[in-house]
Amino acid sequence: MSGADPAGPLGELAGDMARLNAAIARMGELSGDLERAWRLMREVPDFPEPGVLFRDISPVLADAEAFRAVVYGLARTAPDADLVLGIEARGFLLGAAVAYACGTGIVGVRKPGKLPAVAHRVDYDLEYGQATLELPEGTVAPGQRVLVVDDVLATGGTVAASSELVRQAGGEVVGAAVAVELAALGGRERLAGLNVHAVFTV
Ligand SMILES: O=P(O)(O)OC[C@H]1O[C@H](OP(=O)(O)OP(=O)(O)O)[C@H](O)[C@@H]1O
Ligand SMILES: Nc1ncnc2[nH]cnc12
Repeated sequence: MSGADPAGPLGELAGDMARLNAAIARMGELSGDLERAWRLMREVPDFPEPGVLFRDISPVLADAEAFRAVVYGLARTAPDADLVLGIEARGFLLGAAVAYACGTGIVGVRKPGKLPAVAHRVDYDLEYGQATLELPEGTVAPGQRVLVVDDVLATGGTVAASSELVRQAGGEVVGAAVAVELAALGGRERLAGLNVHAVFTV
């Protein structure tokens, strides 16, 4: 039996219009929630060291509507990804939710000394100091299309290092999605060639 509407083409059109109107209403709702997320973001001067204005998304994560809107904002970057990679530590919280929304698994890249089995390791520079990230063994498979998720894009070192870990494992980075981009720190320029999406840019 066909799925055609018994009322004919006009009935089908009415159905399409109803679905479109529902989608538009949903977008309006989400954009209100994004405004709420924007207002919930905290700025903490001189953390973790003097001169750094720290952008804290903890209150956004703690608010159901704001959290959902940010997660959907991130997930739309690469809905066809095979796998999501979340970066320690706040990238774990967002990454896991994005993976669930996209119907994929999640991999956490970690700071040194946390993983029992390390596939690859990359050292890099941060806005404040130096860091190392490690990819757990048995996670990214060759040819997999991976979306990298984090809370903040600053200098881009963390996303660049995570992307390098994916490539070392034979995966393809299909995009990087962050909740907040600190534009003045030039991360997007450093990541030239990568599809970078930020829900908010400051
Ligand atoms: O673009 P970049 O200059 O590399 O900086 C961005 C990274 O810095 C912060 O992580 P942090 O190292 O403070 O770790 P945390 O999430 O564990 O607090 C933030 O969560 C990003 O991962
Ligand atoms: N200013 C900042 N706020 C939050 N996370 C950061 N990571 C690097 N710089 C940051």
